Amino acid sequence: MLENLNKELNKKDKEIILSVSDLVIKFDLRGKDLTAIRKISLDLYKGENLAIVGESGSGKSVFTKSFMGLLDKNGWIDNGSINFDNKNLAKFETEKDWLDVRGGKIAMIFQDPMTALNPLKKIGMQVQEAVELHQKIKGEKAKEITLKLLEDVGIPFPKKRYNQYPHEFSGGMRQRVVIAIAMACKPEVLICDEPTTALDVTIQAQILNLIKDMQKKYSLTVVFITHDLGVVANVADRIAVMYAGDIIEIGKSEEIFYNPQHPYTWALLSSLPQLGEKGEDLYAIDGTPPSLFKEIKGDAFAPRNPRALKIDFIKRPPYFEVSKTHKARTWLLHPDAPKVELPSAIKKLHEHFGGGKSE
Ligand SMILES: Nc1ncnc2c1ncn2[C@@H]1O[C@H](COP(=O)(O)OP(=O)(O)OP(=O)(O)O)[C@@H](O)[C@H]1O
Repeated sequence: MLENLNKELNKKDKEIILSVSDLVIKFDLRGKDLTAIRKISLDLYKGENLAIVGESGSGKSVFTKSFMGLLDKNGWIDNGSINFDNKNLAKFETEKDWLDVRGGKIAMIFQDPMTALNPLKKIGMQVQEAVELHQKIKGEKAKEITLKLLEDVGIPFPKKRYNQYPHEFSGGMRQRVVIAIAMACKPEVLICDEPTTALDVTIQAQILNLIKDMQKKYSLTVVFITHDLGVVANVADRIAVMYAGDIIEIGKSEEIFYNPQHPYTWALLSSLPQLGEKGEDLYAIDGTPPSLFKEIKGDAFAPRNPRALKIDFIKRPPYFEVSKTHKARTWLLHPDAPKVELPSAIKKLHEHFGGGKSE
């Protein structure tokens, strides 16, 4: 499955659709600066599905909200650029600057579909308003497109559903409506922030499939945010692992699953419930992430890493290249680093998923 996805990705021309360089985002919290994003650089490829994975508070939402000018009022871009459509989004200042991009070229869906829906308005009208606004079409033609969109996102009996209100829809169906609204804007990039976290497992799988279908059908670029690596195994072409406001490892899905390099990625993978033996307690990562109010020295994960080296507490590791498509910020990849034994769960992972070493 993953192999096929990656072959497909290799075939594609790797055109960069959005490029982030040295991005730093800060918040003012009662007069003190909190650094939520610590100098991230990332290229997003056209048509790919990039998953951003990390614990709560690692900066996944803040990072991607900055692509749409949706940072809270006490937050700002302190350094760096976000290049998209020949513009530097980091320099946008007014709401007018964002008109074209937000909801148009870049759209976002969230965990709770109700945040995007008006409980007092019929579903059909909510989708149709987006069609009218972004496609500049009115009346019957807009309604036709709306009904087709509802059908496309898997809502049965669209004519009947058009006249219903959000409370008449299940959680999964509401998320489908939100996806229809996003697609009505014909976005180039769709950011999905934990879109399936509030749904039960079977519905989760259906929504993941729907996002995959939309990605193919509309040549969408998808950024999929989740705290659960298990969710992305079958949807993501690439995975970026975030910790304390930084991407500490990035690679193709199979590289992250079969040849992970950063001890934090090991820890995340080790806590996958799929790997637990019957009756065994689920692995939990000891300790807590560092305070973002202070400057972080060295590898931010070092205090929680039983395999940390001395240098991990002193100097921030650079990225070391594992392959052309895979890099990780860990001193363990330095040629002089001692060889450490992989955690047992990671060895089991190889057995479980049957993967081999990546290039
Ligand atoms: N308005 C704000 N003011 C102060 N700090 C903020 C604000 N918004 C976010 N932060 C901080 O920025 C950091 C990153 O938050 P973010 O929501 O991006 O994390 P996340 O990885 O998406 O986690 P979650 O899954 O819980 O949303 C956190 O420490 C958070 O407390």
